[in-house]
Amino acid sequence: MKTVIIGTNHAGIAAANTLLDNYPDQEIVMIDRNSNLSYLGCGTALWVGRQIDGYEGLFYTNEEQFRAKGAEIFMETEVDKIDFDNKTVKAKSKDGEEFDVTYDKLIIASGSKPIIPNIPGKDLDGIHFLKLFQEGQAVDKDMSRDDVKTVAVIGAGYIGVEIAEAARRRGKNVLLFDAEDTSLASYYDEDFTKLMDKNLADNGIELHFSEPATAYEGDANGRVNKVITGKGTYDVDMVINSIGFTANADLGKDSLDTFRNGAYIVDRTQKTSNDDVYAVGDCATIYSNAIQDTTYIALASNAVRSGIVAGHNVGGTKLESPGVQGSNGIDIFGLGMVSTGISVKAAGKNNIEVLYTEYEDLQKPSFIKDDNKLVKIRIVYEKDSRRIVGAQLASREDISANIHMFSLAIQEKLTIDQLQLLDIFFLPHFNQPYNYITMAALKAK
Ligand SMILES: Cc1cc2nc3c(=O)[nH]c(=O)nc-3n(C[C@H](O)[C@H](O)[C@H](O)COP(=O)(O)OP(=O)(O)OC[C@H]3O[C@@H](n4cnc5c(N)ncnc54)[C@H](O)[C@@H]3O)c2cc1C
Ligand SMILES: NC(=O)c1ccc[n+]([C@@H]2O[C@H](COP(=O)([O-])OP(=O)(O)OC[C@H]3O[C@@H](n4cnc5c(N)ncnc54)[C@H](O)[C@@H]3O)[C@@H](O)[C@H]2O)c1
Repeated sequence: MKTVIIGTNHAGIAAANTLLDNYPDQEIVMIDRNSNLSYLGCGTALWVGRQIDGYEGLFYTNEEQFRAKGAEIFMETEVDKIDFDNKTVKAKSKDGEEFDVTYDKLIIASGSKPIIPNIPGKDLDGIHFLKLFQEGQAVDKDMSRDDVKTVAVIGAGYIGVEIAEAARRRGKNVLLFDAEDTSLASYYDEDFTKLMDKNLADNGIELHFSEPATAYEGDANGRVNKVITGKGTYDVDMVINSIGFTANADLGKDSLDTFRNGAYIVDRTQKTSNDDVYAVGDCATIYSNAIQDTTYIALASNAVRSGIVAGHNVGGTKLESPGVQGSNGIDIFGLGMVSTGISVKAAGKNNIEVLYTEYEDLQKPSFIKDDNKLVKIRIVYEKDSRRIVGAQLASREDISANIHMFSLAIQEKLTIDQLQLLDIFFLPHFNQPYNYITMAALKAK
């Protein structure tokens, strides 16, 4: 059996390793247009903000490791067409050599691409995106220029907030713009986003919310020097666009069923509408247990899991994904926030009628004087069924591991009432006897 994998980043790597490690008879061909693989974009802001020594540790594998396992791997090679009828991939190397590769099964792991704001001035120098390692390098280089004093970040989602922090840590004036009236609007409700907005402002970031950029202007050398919005014109020396990702799924758009954003629609085994073609990671849809429907969530964690699922199914072991909750987290200037499932706001957008319960308390009993910070929790549940559909936590303590339990609760359709008397251990070094999870659940109407 010969399997071709297009795209060798997180999803493609997970699929390849699953096949190579478990199904020795498989012939694996991996193709990627990039010169590197396994880059953890999540580390870009840490590196650019000088919170880690450099970028070297942000790669967790390389092409030699796949060759050693027996795969054939072509880097800097672009697939420009797939002939689904003849089960053939048409590729072109960076030297212009064109060649065909046939397959029995195909796994498309072509990922996502940043959404480009289609506004005047978008092609000026000094305007960046942050997806590839090379784009991180370009941002880092530009930020090292002495004449770059003011950085505009367009989009205050996860990438925008993280790179705004990094730019501030590099001593820049930072202007953060978003079309919504808060940061992180798609992940948290207002009570939580307000905490992050204050945190950003307290650390010197100038917030411009409900203020999308409408144009960029440049100097005589064609380098951006102004951001224009409906509310004003701002002098800037550099722009970073981070207004979201969309699926990179052009290769199969005329042959495979696609979602409203173009992602390949897949079933729980990652199979597309073609029996011999699987799609994984950011180029594919995913099943959300919170909304109980197919959706699109671009995360490395989902990419890895979907790659494992596809690998086993292609290898011959039937394995269905349990679906996801879109669990995510962020840590900015010491404020940590984690969420899973849907917020009250997102429930409204999905026409799901919900209630919520919340609680705020110190992590540990008040007699613990050191490292004892406030924790804020909100649990969102469906009004009629009382099924838990989301949770959000914020603290300056590391409370991140709590979110995994809520992820499992959503996956397993537990109700808010089942949480009330859940056995949660107590030790003052860690937590309180009247735990904030228990207290929030007991307060639920
Ligand atoms: C700055 C940043 C920070 C992030 N932080 C986090 C985080 O903290 N946590 C988290 O879970 N997620 C995070 N993400 C999201 C995460 O990186 C993506 O969800 C993940 O990369 C998706 O993996 P993927 O393999 O599906 O796709 P991609 O990483 O997009 O990889 C797709 C691969 O396909 C190749 N390819 C595409 N088209 C072709 C073609 N025609 N021919 C050959 N090769 C092709 C590309 O070169 C690429 O290597 C972050 C992303 C960024 C950019
Ligand atoms: N910590 C993490 O888990 C992490 C970190 C980085 C990226 N990621 C993932 O990578 C993907 C891409 O991240 P992202 O930050 O680009 O997307 P995002 O969806 O997190 O945020 C995009 C932001 O841009 C705003 N926006 C949209 N159009 C706009 C416009 N025209 N003008 C101004 N603002 C506009 C949105 O309101 C939103 O706040 C996401 O799926 C994200 O979850 C995750």
